[in-house]
Amino acid sequence: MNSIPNDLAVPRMNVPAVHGADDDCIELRRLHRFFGKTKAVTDISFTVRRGHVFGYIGPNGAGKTTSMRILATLDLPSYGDAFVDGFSVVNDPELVRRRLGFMPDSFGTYRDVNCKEYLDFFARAYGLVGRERTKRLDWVLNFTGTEGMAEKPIRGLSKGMKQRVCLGRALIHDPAVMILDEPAAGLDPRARIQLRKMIRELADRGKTVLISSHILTELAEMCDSVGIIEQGKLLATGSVEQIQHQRETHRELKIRVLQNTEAAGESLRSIETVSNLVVDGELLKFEFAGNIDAQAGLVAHLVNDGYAVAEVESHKKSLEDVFLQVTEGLVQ
Ligand SMILES: Nc1ncnc2c1ncn2[C@@H]1O[C@H](COP(=O)(O)OP(=O)(O)OP(=O)(O)O)[C@@H](O)[C@H]1O
Repeated sequence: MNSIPNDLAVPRMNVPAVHGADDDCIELRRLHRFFGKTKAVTDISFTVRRGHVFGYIGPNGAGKTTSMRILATLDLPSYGDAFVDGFSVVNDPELVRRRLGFMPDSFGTYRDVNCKEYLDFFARAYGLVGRERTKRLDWVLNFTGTEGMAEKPIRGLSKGMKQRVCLGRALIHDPAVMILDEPAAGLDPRARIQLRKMIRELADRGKTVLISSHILTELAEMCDSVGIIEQGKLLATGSVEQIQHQRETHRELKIRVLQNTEAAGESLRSIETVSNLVVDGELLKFEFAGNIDAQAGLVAHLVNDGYAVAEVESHKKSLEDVFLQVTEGLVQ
């Protein structure tokens, strides 16, 4: 499992902590992973608090799977370290594995195995025995809503059901931390909602969840915080609101001025935060690089100069626009 990459370029040990609080359950500390000349992950650091859901968001090839595989002890960093419940993936991979459930982005093929046999296999692999194993299996089948499928062969299940069984496999040893690599990919809207509910419930039960996706809006509702990654670099972290607020400095404004609209436009053109202004009948349309207080100041400026401001329409950026603004769509 934990094969050491043969292209480790720089030492990994004893990386000084850059964050760290007692209730941080996942920490990436200056994580790097290079594949030859490809810098899949470059100097990524963040922490996830116990019981929180962290959304790891980025376009294809951003480095999400690479970092998640390192957390799951399936790969090693070229430099830096990652910690699960305080244990290093480099120095204590066995202890990390006991505390972590990993749901990969592909299920694999299992011929002639039914759901219960599949989950039972992993329960045994984690050393669960006797009544403890039976109880855990029943709990997982119940939680993931797969009891009705228990005796059915996995290969005949729908994508949604396979994802549930895969989540069950990651949960079978009752780990503190769940790493879910694009679990919603290929699911229909109903299955996505059900998956979202399950993940939220896991966090409410105290599990810490790191979940990846290409799409910010898909995760926004269920995540306590998110990290946006592109070309191996972490571009932004924080709550969705914080990231949205930080990036919301550009808004599109439309102001209706009843008379002397051209002159009002001229007066706005001299303001540094106003750009691309056009006059369209009574409407002034422009981009404004300022927050809501600055917007109020702009309107007051027009009114003080004697212009009859009748309407103000402001278009904030949608989450999707914010995401597109943060990432440039660079794929490596
Ligand atoms: N084993 C490997 N050998 C060589 N290059 C690799 C390997 N694994 C990943 N890469 C490269 O590292 C970069 C990051 O890939 P990664 O799979 O981590 O991205 P991702 O964000 O998970 O993308 P996706 O959303 O498409 O799954 C890509 O350029 C990829 O081609």
